[in-house]
Amino acid sequence: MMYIKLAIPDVVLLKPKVFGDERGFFMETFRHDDFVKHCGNYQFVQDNHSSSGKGILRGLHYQHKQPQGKLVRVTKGEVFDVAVDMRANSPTFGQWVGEYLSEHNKQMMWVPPGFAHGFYVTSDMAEFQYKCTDYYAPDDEYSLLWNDPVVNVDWPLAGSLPVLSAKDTQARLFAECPYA
Ligand SMILES: Cc1cn([C@H]2C[C@H](O)[C@@H](COP(=O)(O)OP(=O)(O)O[C@H]3O[C@@H](C)C(=O)[C@@H](O)[C@H]3O)O2)c(=O)[nH]c1=O
Repeated sequence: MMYIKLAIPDVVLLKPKVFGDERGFFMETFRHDDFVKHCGNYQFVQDNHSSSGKGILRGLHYQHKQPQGKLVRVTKGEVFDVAVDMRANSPTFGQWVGEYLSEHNKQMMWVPPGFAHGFYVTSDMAEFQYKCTDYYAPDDEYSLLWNDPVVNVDWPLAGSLPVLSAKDTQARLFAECPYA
């Protein structure tokens, strides 16, 4: 596994070593010892899996008092995955990074606690799986508006507007969000 720090260096792109043979492929998707060395001493307590159609955008979500770090990957299809730094004392506060994650590149992204996270589905559908460092706490959850003009994420939209959940259409502007 290669661990590559992104422009916001606390966000890490993980490139697994893939062993292909006549049966298919094998790869390690998580090793605690390497993860701790490259990303920090976190423990994961919850695993999630979602499926979404083309043009769906989920996010940008974060928990404020019980922040979740997320190790995310795609097992079918492709998404553009985004992390926004919500840590007020960070030199990269309000900045974002994004990477394509797909069943083909098999990349994963480490989104630390204190970041808002979301993704946009660029393939016909996408299966998205992730590990979390804290439990889901709906009363503590916030949604940062996907197209907030200050954060200004450059989503690779395919012409039309993305499809959002009812919750995400009611998301907050960055200026109105509680910060970590
Ligand atoms: C996230 C989550 C949702 N749920 C339930 C609540 C709701 O009825 C249903 C769908 O929830 P949501 O609409 O919040 O699902 P979704 O929009 O996929 O939310 C997720 O988005 C991505 C971008 C993230 O980063 C995640 O942390 C999470 O916020 O699933 C749980 O039971 N546990 C969970 O951990």
